[in-house]
Amino acid sequence: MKKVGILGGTFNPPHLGHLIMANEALHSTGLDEVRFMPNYIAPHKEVSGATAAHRLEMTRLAVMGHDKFQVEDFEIRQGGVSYTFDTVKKLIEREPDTEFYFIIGGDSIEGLPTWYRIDDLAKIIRFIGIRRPGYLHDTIYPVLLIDSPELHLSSTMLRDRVAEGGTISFLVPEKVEAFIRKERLYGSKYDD
Ligand SMILES: Nc1ncnc2c1ncn2[C@@H]1O[C@H](COP(=O)(O)OP(=O)(O)OP(=O)(O)O)[C@@H](O)[C@H]1O
Ligand SMILES: O=C(O)c1ccc[n+]([C@@H]2O[C@H](COP(=O)([O-])O)[C@@H](O)[C@H]2O)c1
Repeated sequence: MKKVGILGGTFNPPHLGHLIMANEALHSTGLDEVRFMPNYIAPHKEVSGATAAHRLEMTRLAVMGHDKFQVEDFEIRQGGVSYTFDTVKKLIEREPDTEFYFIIGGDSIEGLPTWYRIDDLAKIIRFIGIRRPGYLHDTIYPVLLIDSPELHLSSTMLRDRVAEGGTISFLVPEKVEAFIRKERLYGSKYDD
């Protein structure tokens, strides 16, 4: 059976933390591939500064050149609020011969009790957890917490940096940085 990790996110923008967590999950648990899946409407998050199409394109640019990283555009094509239970159920129906894992960071681990139909979701998918600075990683749900370097980096920090004209080099892939500049996302004031 093919083992596929889904890294669901808002990716506003995607950053090195996402690439590192995908790579660590891939190698620690013997996944065949990791699919980065941008949501359409994030269930628990206000999203501003970039459209769903921008976030999808930046996710494509972020994984470019990495053999085992793909982009899953299922939730963007589906539209509406992206509840993980609904998505995973449909992915399993679409690919019955694939074993799916859902990769989440520390903040998401703590948020699991608030997810839509979490008890049902926990029965149909396994979670792989990545530690994130500032979170306890305690949960009643079965999460396979893997050893990984912890990175104090978030999309929020990057959006703030761009708005203030600060540097985001080495924190996002070069192609993502170029896209943010070209599209003038996040109140970008760069003058090239
Ligand atoms: N530095 C990090 N360490 C561990 N997990 C992370 C890190 N950054 C993001 N994640 C995880 O990646 C998934 C997708 O994250 P998301 O796209 O919302 O990025 P974010 O940096 O948390 O965004 P924002 O700052 O806008 O809330 C979530 O499960 C989140 O917990
Ligand atoms: O299904 C839910 O209720 C739910 C609640 C919060 C987050 N999620 C999903 O978890 C992933 C990470 O969420 P976020 O908000 O950190 O980008 C992303 O795929 C979200 O759609 C899902």
